[in-house]
Amino acid sequence: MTDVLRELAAVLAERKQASPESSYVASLYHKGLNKILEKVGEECTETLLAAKDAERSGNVDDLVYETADLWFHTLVMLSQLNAHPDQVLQELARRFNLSGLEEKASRGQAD
Ligand SMILES: N=c1c2ncn([C@@H]3O[C@H](COP(=O)(O)OP(=O)(O)OP(=O)(O)O)[C@@H](O)[C@H]3O)c2ncn1[C@@H]1O[C@H](COP(=O)(O)O)[C@@H](O)[C@H]1O
Repeated sequence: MTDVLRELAAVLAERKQASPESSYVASLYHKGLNKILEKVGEECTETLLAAKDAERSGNVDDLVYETADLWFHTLVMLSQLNAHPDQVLQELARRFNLSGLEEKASRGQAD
């Protein structure tokens, strides 16, 4: 599964050399971080709406599609800032066996 993320990250890095006319990703880099963040925000909203639809209908097809759009645009965001999805995966791995409630308590946070 993570091979897909790594292969996509490699394509996204290559697109830094591509022209905006030839590549959607290059066009996002060209427009800059604010445009990329705008797309992440849009895809986030579309994912939330798809989740509510899935709750009503029991069909998760649109939710899967929108989540892929959201993940994709967050990968473009990471790439623009020279961060790699491996760093995110490592952070998730670091949290294995660490309860979310314990982690929150360790930061002194209460609900
Ligand atoms: N995984 C994706 C991917 N997912 C979604 N998208 C694009 O993200 C956009 C989603 O935006 P919207 O749904 O808002 O659609 P839109 O209205 O056309 O978008 P805007 O005009 O508002 O920007 C669409 O243009 C999709 O085609 C993607 N574009 C590219 N990839 C991957 O990135 C690689 C490089 O892409 P290019 O740089 O275009 O070659 C591709 O080979 C794919 O592997």
